[in-house]
Amino acid sequence: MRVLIVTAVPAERDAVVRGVGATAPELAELPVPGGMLHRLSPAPPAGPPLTVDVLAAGVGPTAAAAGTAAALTAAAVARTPYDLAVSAGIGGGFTTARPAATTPAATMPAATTPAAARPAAARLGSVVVADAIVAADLGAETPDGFAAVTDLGFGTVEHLPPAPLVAAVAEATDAVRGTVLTVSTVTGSAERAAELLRRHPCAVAEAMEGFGVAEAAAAQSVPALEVRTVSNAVGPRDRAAWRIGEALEALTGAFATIAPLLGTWTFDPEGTRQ
Ligand SMILES: O=C(O)c1cccc(C(=O)CC[C@H]2O[C@@H](n3cnc4c(=O)[nH]cnc43)[C@H](O)[C@@H]2O)c1
Repeated sequence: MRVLIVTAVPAERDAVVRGVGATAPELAELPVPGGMLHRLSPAPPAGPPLTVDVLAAGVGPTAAAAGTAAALTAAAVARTPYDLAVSAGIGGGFTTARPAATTPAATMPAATTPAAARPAAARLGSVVVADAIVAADLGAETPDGFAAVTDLGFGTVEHLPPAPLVAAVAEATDAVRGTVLTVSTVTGSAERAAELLRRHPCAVAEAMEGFGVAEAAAAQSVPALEVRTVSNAVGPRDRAAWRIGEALEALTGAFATIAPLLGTWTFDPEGTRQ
């Protein structure tokens, strides 16, 4: 089992390496075109050997896609392809409990909307696992509002991680599960946050790299996952309220849990455990 974990910045990479390294020391730093992989080989509880490579590829979807594509291609050419690509890092959380009116069950009276249909709030320090990785601003402004590229007849705006793996990782890390949006501009107002939730009622977090990692992975038929820990609330800009240190610590804790889990996983195209 070979896993590529892509972060934006070195601080996130180091937090992931510390977490994975809870069960294995770092083995090596290996150059790939345009970057440097940090390789670990945690002992899996059972099953085949596990190799985890962690790459800080830069901020934003384009840097993430370029770095992911380079690492995946280098591995494929060396005949040691990856089984899974993971976008990991800190992110903004939709931190307030969701009113029933913004959920998919909005047609139901609020009093009868099942709690299970409402996305849980992704509070500061919490772990988020994406069940959908969505490019939230890939499209066009039209007189009728934003149109996704898919509405214009081309491209892709969503990648779905393997559901059984999402469920297992979310359960193990006690994570909030939902759509994680990829944006090129960090949300800085309540109006923009509300607009994103109107368009993506199941959104639990936003970040800037997940869709880039997933798009590069999909191009090579590699499944993708996104794991975020919440450093700030999506909404009005408030730098004093950021909790980057806590989010990085939570990232380390999440990957200390996730690494042994990945060691027990063998992938088929549906991502089911075999
Ligand atoms: O200057 C600001 O107002 C601001 C607010 C939040 C984050 C930033 C960043 O430049 C960090 C970008 C970096 O971290 C991830 N991240 C963290 N929080 C968010 C967010 O609320 N929305 C989008 N991305 C976020 C992101 O994946 C980048 O790697 C600046």
